[in-house]
Amino acid sequence: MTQLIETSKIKASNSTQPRLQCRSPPPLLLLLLLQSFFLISYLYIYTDYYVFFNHPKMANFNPIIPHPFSPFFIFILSLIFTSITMSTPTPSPTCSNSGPVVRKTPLITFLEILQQTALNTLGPKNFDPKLYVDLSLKSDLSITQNAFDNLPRTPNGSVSVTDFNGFIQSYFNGAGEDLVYTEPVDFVPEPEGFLPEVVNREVRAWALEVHSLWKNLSRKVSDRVLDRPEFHTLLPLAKPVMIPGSRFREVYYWDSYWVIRGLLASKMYETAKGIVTNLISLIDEFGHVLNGARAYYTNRSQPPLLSAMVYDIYNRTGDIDFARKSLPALLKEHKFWNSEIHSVIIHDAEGCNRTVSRYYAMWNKPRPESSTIDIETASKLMNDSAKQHLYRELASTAESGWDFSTRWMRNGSDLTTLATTSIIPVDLNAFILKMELDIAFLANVTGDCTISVHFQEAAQARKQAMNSVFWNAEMGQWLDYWLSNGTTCKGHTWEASNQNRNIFASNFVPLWIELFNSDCTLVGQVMQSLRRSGLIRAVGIATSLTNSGQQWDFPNGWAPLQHMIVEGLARSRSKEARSMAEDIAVRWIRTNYVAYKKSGAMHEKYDVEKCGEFGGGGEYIPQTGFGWSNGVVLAFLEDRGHCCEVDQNQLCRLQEIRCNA
Ligand SMILES: OC[C@H]1O[C@H](O[C@H]2O[C@H](CO)[C@@H](O)[C@H](O)[C@H]2O)[C@H](O)[C@@H](O)[C@@H]1O
Repeated sequence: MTQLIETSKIKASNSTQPRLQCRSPPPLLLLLLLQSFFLISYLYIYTDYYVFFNHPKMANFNPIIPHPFSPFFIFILSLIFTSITMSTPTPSPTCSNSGPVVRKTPLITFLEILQQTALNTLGPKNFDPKLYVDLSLKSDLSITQNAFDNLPRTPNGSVSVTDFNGFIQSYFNGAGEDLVYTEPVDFVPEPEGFLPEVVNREVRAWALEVHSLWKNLSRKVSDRVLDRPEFHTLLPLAKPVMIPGSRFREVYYWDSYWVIRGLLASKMYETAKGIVTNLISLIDEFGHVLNGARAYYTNRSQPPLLSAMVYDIYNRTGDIDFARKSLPALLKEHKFWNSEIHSVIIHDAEGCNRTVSRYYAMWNKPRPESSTIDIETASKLMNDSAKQHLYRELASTAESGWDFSTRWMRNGSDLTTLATTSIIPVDLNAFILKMELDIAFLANVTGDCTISVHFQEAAQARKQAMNSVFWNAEMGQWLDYWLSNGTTCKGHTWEASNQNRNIFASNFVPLWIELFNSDCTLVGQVMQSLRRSGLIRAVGIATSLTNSGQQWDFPNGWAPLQHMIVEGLARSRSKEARSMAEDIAVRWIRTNYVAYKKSGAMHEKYDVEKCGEFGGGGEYIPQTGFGWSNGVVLAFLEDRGHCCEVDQNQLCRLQEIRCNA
């Protein structure tokens, strides 16, 4: 018997959606009425036809065969109708294909025009559209616009390179100039207790170099932004930030988790807490953590890992005040990810309604930082509504952090077939499950028992949802779930064929969550599946098996994906899983090291087929710096030293780091 279980009867109820775990049974009276109606219809029609049977013309009429007037057929129809009525899930509140769109500032609108003019004037070679939306004004927008309108133009409207460059020089400060270098308050060249397991001199020297990169990436928002916020797309933040590096001149949401993991290894607790304080201030102002701290990123978030940041910092520092202060923001963020646009109800195979979340940007225009690219992509589409739909898909994919990948495309070679808002992603739901567990834990340690119990229940419900919507026992993986074509405005009834059986690293991300990695049998299954998946390559885990030219596909490997899978395996009690974790971590460290020695830099992504090579593809050139890569190397080295197990010859495995593993 299905039941309505509402878990929202406690104090924190206004911070979360009520969770309907199982479908509500239709009122008994209504069912009885329906059945009686069909029974009476059946008897009436049957009796009526019985008269006809005696008629010579009706001699061949069979009441059983599916003739449209057959009484048996009508009775079967009545059963089908009744069962459909019973099984239709509560319509999902996420019923809008259009959805919200946040306001764009006049500065962004102008900078997008500037970006297009720059492309027309300077040409596509080495062109990075983001540069133009990162410029800041020297004087009022109206003055700047006026000067722009008065630039000499040829009959076809183009501006000369000299005039364009002169205009940029006169009216703008350079991209990134509104963030100033600042030495982190807690940086010391070799912190006490730094990576105690790393004893090999060569590896240790490199780890200290990676540690010193925090100084290169540390920034503080210039006072100029506070004085004239309308001159900048950069958003003011109170505390210093760590940027990913290169074109990513501002703080990014999910990158910050691995930056923080590295900072904890570097013993830079104040800097780590400051990053969280900044992200919380974004929740206070916008209701969610932005993709990045820019006015053009307000329309979306990124994979939600704020609770994981708070949890790890609290566990390392024991700062209960920090945990207590963070909690209200986490509750607000949980609400955002369970809001109308992000939340979807799936009616599963056991007759239960499962509430899950998806990515959904509040935007239906070109992404300002890639406006020229998005306009070009959308030019293949015929009408405005199709274009708006594509723009929302592009921005929603950016919200996923996996921009771009065949994971979100109906046709892997055509970006216009992006369908991110119709996909329920495994990793997003794993992150929200972690958020629920973290909130339950933090509420418990800060003494709010009611919230803690509520979120334990929420976590249990999400775990069940993950099992029934995503888990595929035959494959030993969690698979993204595609909402059927054209059903995004109705409830969704789960169908096995809607699980995406293509292999992505994200299919293994739930392993990172304790609720899963503590289950030895499950870990065994997932580990076998990972081993057979084809994802584990010479120097790390590939993002997918498809070489599409998109950056979140083969042969690229990304630091966050290595880290979550390695940490999940390493935390399990299975010796085999731990040794697999060790093996992958060593491969990853090796390629990071060799690439660093070759190029003098840490990279945003790596080619997992070739040791010492960075990755490519996508819409911008490969970037260096790089926040999350540094963080993951330091976290790997901190966790168990990885590379420093001494072998028979008393030599560290990475003493001579080569690529011939
Ligand atoms: O400018 C294009 C896109 O750039 C960002 O995405 C990529 O870099 C981020 C920073 O390292 C990273 O968080 C993300 O996973 C990468 O795909 C940005 O986040 C996108 O919104 C933006 O459109």
